[in-house]
Amino acid sequence: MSDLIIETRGLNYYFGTQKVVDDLSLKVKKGSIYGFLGPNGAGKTTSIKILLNLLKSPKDTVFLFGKEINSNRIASLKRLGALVEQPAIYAHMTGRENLVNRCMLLNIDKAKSTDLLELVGLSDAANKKAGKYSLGMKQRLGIALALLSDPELLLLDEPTNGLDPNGIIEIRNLMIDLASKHGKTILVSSHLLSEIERIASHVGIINKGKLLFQGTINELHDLSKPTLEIEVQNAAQAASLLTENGYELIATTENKISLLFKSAEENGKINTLLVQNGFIVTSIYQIRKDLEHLFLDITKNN
Ligand SMILES: Nc1ncnc2c1ncn2[C@@H]1O[C@H](COP(=O)(O)OP(=O)(O)OP(=O)(O)O)[C@@H](O)[C@H]1O
Repeated sequence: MSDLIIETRGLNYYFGTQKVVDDLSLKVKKGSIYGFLGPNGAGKTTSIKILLNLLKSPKDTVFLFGKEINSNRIASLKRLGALVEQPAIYAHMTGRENLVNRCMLLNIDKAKSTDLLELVGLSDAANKKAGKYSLGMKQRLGIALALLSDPELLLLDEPTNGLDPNGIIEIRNLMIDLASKHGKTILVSSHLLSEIERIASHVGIINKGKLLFQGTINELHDLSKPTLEIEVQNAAQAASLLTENGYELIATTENKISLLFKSAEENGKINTLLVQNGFIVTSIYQIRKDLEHLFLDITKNN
């Protein structure tokens, strides 16, 4: 049996003539926190709405829990909870009343609302009107509402958007707890790599509707290959010497040479070669492109 909770196969979606989702093949494994990353307008919200069947997908392109979504709509939706755009909260009701109200609609034991207030850290504010909640508290209440039916899968669309640093940390920790302690699978979208990097086990990077990268967070790190930077006087002549000795250079400026990092031993050999040939090496160091730059590169080249 497949361990994929979400799978899309070559999914396309159009608004009028605009192709907003382009040949998208997502694979979200059970128990993962899947960071769905992309700049504004990349197609994240549209994709999430398709997963929720709020927008209809072509037949046999979207599978939730191993089943085609259009022919298993109710059964699939029962197993997932979602927070897309603004949480549907009654401002004139307290946090607890919002949850109790939803319990009654879903025919769930009202006592569940107390557990969820605790889980999302709103116990102390349970009797405060939700309209008076901070943005972060509203998001947490939204997540509590999404969790009422004890779903296996959570779809969260930019849940930290607009939150202050404390609010961001709270939601981040909540997501980590939900996956690690409560066994939930979470797909969370964001336009900020720094957000996703801290919590996700897997990452999908989308731009203009196309999936440009999909893999584990470690596989994403592996993509950012380190380089060796050598600061040396007479860099042009030093570069010629290195090329004559079989080294492939990435770039040379007036006083610096860059090449692909291979090993510390190799660094030593290069240094010795330069020094023995009379070059004055002022600095030699390794640089690894940070993920933020990698993300920008991936989305820019699309
Ligand atoms: N209801 C709609 N009708 C027409 N075009 C739409 C509609 N909703 C979204 N779009 C367009 O589809 C594209 C993808 O939008 P979407 O909201 O899915 O992106 P996103 O990655 O979620 O971005 P953001 O982070 O800004 O929400 C954009 O060009 C947007 O303008």
